[in-house]
Amino acid sequence: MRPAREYNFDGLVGPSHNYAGLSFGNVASFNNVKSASNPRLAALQGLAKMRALAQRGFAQALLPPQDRPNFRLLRSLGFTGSDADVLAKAYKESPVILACAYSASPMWTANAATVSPSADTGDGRVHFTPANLNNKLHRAFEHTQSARSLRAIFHDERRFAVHDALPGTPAFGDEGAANHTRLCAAHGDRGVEMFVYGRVEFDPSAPAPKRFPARHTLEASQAVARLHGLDAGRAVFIQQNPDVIDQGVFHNDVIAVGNANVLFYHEQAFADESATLASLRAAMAGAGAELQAVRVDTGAVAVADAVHSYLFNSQLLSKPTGKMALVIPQECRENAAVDSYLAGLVASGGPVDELIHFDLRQSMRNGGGPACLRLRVALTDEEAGAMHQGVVMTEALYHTLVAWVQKYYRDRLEPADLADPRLALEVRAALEELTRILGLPGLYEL
Ligand SMILES: N=C(N)NCCC[C@H](NC(=O)CCC(=O)O)C(=O)O
Repeated sequence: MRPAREYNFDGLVGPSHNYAGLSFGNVASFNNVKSASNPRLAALQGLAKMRALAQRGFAQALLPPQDRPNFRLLRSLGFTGSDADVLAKAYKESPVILACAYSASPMWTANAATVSPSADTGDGRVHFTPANLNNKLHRAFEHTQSARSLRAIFHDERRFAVHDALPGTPAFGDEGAANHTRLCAAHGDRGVEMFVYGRVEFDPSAPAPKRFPARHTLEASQAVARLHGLDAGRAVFIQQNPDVIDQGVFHNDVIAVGNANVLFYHEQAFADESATLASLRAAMAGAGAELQAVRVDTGAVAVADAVHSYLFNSQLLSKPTGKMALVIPQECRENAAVDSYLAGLVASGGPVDELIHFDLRQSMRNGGGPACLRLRVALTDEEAGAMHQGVVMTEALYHTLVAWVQKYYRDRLEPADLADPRLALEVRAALEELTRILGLPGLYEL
């Protein structure tokens, strides 16, 4: 085994963070449609989380926001003229398309890609497959910039492989790491990669949700495992419980989270709980690890409480003591059942002995908790040294980015503001400066 650390790459919230109600099946996004957002506060909340975790000694980096609005999308849909004309026409004819072009969603980097560390892959490189996110118009174009950003950061092809996204068709619906959990004894060891899917394209008799869409398919997960060269015995494919998708669990990371050998999950998370645990145990035994399952019963926390509090959209972080911290949104403290469950969890003598909570309200209102905001990349020291260093969170970078946010970000955005051509110019200026701050010239196809 080679020692490795897990880096969390948080999405830096962009200057046009807004609530457009675009994600059918995501309860928070739907409930907050068209309310006013505060992009400045959203970015500062995200930066505060990154800084606090970096200060605690956790390996922390960021992924930059994407350029907005997506003029290429608007022009491809027939809106013509100057940029200002395009915005005015789109706003008049189809405000929802304009909102899609302005979507805030790249901030949830758990959906940026699926990542397999070098200990797991056939060629010993770290593999990334950007997620096609093809279930939603507003997310279906993110993968181009996600691939571009990942290639800029992980540019050393001897150590890193950034694939293209899977074909953007329903058979290969891919939502990335939000439906992928790596279990292992230690981050540098060979691991077991657990892929959770919502439906099976080529087996219409397989269970599927009835009310809300299942965004991710088995076929997509299998393709990613092939691309990454994963060993068959150490890639496990698990069907999500369709009933919880229908209750607002649009990604597996809303109902389960894993870290090292611990899987923290709700009893209703999977279509077949005992078969899931059995296959994980068997695969982990092959990788020399033993699964520690922490099951939350419905009696302790109902699915609705898990969805509203985002209990499972937490980060489980390994501490040098051998114990783990659970990084939770403050909504968990405001939900009586979840709060009392968590008090018991920490007192139980189990793997989690600390809670770290953050105010991420601006992200939560769009259905994004602590775990949505980060992409995990386990890296050896050599790999960490080979990636672009300008995105690693430091005190200096934190202060520079806070000043940058204060300079460029508005503190209020309403749906009608998306038609304001000055907003597009402000975003452009902010991103141009960001490429200089991060040392990533040419990051955007501007
Ligand atoms: N669970 C994870 N990993 N990520 C959360 C993603 C939230 C995102 N929300 C949105 O896309 C809402 C955008 C809007 O409505 O304006 C989504 O539903 O895809």
